Amino acid sequence: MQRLPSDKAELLQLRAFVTPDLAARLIELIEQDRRPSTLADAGDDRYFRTSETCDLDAAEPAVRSLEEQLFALNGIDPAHGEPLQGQRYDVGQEFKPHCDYFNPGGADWNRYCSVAGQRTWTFMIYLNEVEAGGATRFKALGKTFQPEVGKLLCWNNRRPDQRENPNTIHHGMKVRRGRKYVITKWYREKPWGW
Ligand SMILES: O=C(O)CCC(=O)C(=O)O
Ligand SMILES: [Fe+2]
Repeated sequence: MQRLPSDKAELLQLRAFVTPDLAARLIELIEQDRRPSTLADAGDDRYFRTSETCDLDAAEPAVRSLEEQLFALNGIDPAHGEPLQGQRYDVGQEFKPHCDYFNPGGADWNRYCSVAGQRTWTFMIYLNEVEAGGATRFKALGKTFQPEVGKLLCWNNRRPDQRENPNTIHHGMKVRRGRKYVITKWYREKPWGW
């Protein structure tokens, strides 16, 4: 894996983590089951995350394969993982700058973190190439990642002292042409309980 040379955040990428065949199958599953995205702590901004979301069925063979690959790579206890989520962005859709961790003391803190605790690592996989736009920008890190079939991006949402790391704030930028599909896996401090 390639690690971003920065002491501001722990972030790594791995190209071709997922084969084009598996990526294509995962796109099919997202297409079958998408719904408008909802968001914790979103306030009134309906445009904050304008993509469509899909909770992937853990029993699907493609979803199982991906889970196995993730575990082989990161060794994180699968019990700490949230269910895999698929995301589809059409032209003009985006996910505005945000952090993946929950704001301690925020309105949704109790609801989302009382059992499983805070989010720790994010693993995100791009499933396709986007004709224009759709990159993921980490402003504080001065880095923008382009979608590429099967490319994995992962980062630790915490600092070495275990507190939340605001340098991980990122922006799923607007798709300008084409469509964008990604899969996200979030891990928690404690077992997720499902
Ligand atoms: O689509 C992207 O580039 C970012 C997605 C994201 O940040 C998320 O799902 O939390
Ligand atoms: Fe995110």
